[in-house]
Amino acid sequence: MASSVIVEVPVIDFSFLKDATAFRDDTYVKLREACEEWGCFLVVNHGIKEEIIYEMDSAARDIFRLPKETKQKNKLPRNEMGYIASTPANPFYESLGILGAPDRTAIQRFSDYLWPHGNPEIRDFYTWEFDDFQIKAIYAYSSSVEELTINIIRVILQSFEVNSRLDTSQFWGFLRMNYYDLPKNEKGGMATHVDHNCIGLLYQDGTGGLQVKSKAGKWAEVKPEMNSFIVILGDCFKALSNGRIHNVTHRVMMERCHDKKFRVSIPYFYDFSLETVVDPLPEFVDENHPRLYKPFVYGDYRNFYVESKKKKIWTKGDFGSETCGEENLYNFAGIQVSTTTSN
Ligand SMILES: O=C(O)CCC(=O)C(=O)O
Ligand SMILES: [Fe+2]
Repeated sequence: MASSVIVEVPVIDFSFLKDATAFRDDTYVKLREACEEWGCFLVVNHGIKEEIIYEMDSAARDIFRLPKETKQKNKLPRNEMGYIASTPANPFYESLGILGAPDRTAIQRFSDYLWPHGNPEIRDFYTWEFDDFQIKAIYAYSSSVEELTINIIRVILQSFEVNSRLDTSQFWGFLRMNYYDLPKNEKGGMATHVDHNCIGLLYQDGTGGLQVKSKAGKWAEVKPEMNSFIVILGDCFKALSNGRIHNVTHRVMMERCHDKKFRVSIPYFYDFSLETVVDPLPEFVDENHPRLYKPFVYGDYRNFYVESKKKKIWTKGDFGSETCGEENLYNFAGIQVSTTTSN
């Protein structure tokens, strides 16, 4: 395994989203290189207010403090999208998800499962139409990160001089909350994997532990920077870009060596609807760049991914072992490009 923490993840300043004069000549080049060589980058000056992030973070902590029986009510039809309880292989990890966020109905449904009789403890403080602080925080956060994600996709495509637009009506937001609760002297995390979706915008608290692998095979720690997000590009963006955009391998490795106990991370995934056909955008395919993937139905790929993951045997604490790697997309939809010349 490659040794870790010797390289820095690229940082992209997005202040030009609010102020066009802040656009730098090298922004597109830096962004394109980050997508091609890393499949991830840190987003700074993104314009999302600190309070929105802070309130989402504390809402997630409140929710994870609920009893397990309550959290289990967060059931979702899609595999792995509702409550994920800790397991013998990963005993200090739990996760909850809201498919469809920031859609209010989806968030309200999540709230109704968790608090079928409302949440009287905090209800009186707010007069907004949702009666819970947590729900208000989730709505504010997920609508802000959705807007930012759409902008980031647009700018990534511009950086590749691609004029095609992605049809955002094909997308679903999926807000996931990850919670790592480590007893003293224990190790915790998430095993090495690649995300199967298009793009994830991830907030992590100040604890640290997320690592990403560069295309050159070097692991880098994503240091928690105040007020930054990390963009993680997944298999579907790789397919859309005909292999140009890298699908970054990442993992979480934590050790509790001091009093800080919990780690919260909140990725917002921009996920295709299950029936969407994923096909490279036309600008990415030409004589010099032959098609690398067959068109595929996203839901079929998702099932393939989840099944491949189930087949991997993962032992406790081994966060370096891979659950779903870069080869997965190729195994499912890859076209063998002949390197031999025939006459
Ligand atoms: O907790 C983290 O920082 C990583 C989360 C992640 O990779 C995921 O949810 O897919
Ligand atoms: Fe991930």
